[in-house]
Amino acid sequence: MQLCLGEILPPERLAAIAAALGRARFIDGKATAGWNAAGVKANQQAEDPALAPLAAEIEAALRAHPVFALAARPRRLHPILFARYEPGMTYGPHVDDALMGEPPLRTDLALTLFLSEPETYDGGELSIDHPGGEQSYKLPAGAAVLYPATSLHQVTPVTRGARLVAITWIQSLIRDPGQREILFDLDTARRTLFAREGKSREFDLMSKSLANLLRLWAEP
Ligand SMILES: O=C(O)CCC(=O)C(=O)O
Ligand SMILES: [Fe+2]
Repeated sequence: MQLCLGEILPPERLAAIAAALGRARFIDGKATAGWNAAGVKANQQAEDPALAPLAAEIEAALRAHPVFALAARPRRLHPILFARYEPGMTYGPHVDDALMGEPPLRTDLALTLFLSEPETYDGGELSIDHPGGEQSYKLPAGAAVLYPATSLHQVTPVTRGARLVAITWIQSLIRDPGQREILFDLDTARRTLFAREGKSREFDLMSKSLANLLRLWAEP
């Protein structure tokens, strides 16, 4: 399941992050690519301790985002990375490492939070393979795309301006994407029913099923 998440951060916080990134030191992005991806990775990555509070703020905003919580069921988040793509930069087709860091985080899901408005740069689409073809994303600043880290994906070359993004990976409580989708649908339906009719016998039965499926499937 690929999902767009709107308004992770309000405009004034995006402006603060953009300003901090304007002052930050960036290094060659190949430093953090696995060997299979390093050959196609041509971007820059921020390496600046001054960004730590902003990374923490983004992580907190993600965790507080209701759709993110239901769709990802996060157990652990990889520390937020900030990347910059200037003209000529790109990240060719690759798959992300399955395990990252120490202790290893299993990358079930990947997330790109767009930090630049789409009209300020050309190119720089995040293009994700799925069984029906390819899906491309270039979202407004403050919006994010959440996608299975199991997919091949790429960032097309930037030809004008600068594309700034925050990136993270998620180890989910629910390893299996099909099970995660069932829980997402059931939880969404249950909440919609509650909003429409309040607490009912049907709502209680759906809540019971959701809780029992979590007991069966979750890896806490
Ligand atoms: O810049 C992006 O949107 C995604 C980057 C990416 O695929 C990665 O860092 O592994
Ligand atoms: Fe990637």
